[in-house]
Amino acid sequence: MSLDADIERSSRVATGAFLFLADLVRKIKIPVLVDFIRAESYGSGTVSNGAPRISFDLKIDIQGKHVILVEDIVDTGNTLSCLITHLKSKGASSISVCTLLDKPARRKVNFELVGKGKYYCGFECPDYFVVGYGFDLAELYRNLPYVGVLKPELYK
Ligand SMILES: O=P(O)(O)OC[C@H]1O[C@H](OP(=O)(O)OP(=O)(O)O)[C@H](O)[C@@H]1O
Ligand code: HPA
Repeated sequence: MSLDADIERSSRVATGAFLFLADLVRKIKIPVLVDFIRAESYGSGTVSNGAPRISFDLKIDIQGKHVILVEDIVDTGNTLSCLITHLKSKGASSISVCTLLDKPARRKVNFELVGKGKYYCGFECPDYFVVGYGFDLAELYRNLPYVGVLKPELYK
């Protein structure tokens, strides 16, 4: 696939985690494959519908591979649980998770790592809806160069 096509493909899956991944992957000094998957459940609101839909899938075969799933935030846990189940069904040897933020106060669904997978978390996030640095509300605010708390009056 050409570079142009890869960039076009990436822009179609430009979710919150994409910005985090861009920073993260440049720190990895061993050979690594990068692919994209998209699950959506927030639509245009601040509440998950509880049933993430995989709207864009991997192109790389991950059978027998060690996978690190890079997320921007783990909130209810619905998305992560759905993605881990999906990646496990594709035969990954291990599945680790690396998330920028974790909002444990809102957890509804637990998830299990696969094989010797580990859980890496940048920061624990208080129970606020955050925007910026890739985080959106109805696709807005992703471009802010910081993570900010959305004023409740803007969405209540
Ligand atoms: O733990 P959960 O409650 O499932 O929430 C976490 C998910 O919510 C956001 O995705 P969203 O559905 O908003 O799509 P996006 O990645 O395009 O922003 C975020 O990127 C996580 O994937
Ligand atoms: O706080 C959040 N902000 C943006 N997207 C999200 N998806 C889950 N939680 C959040």
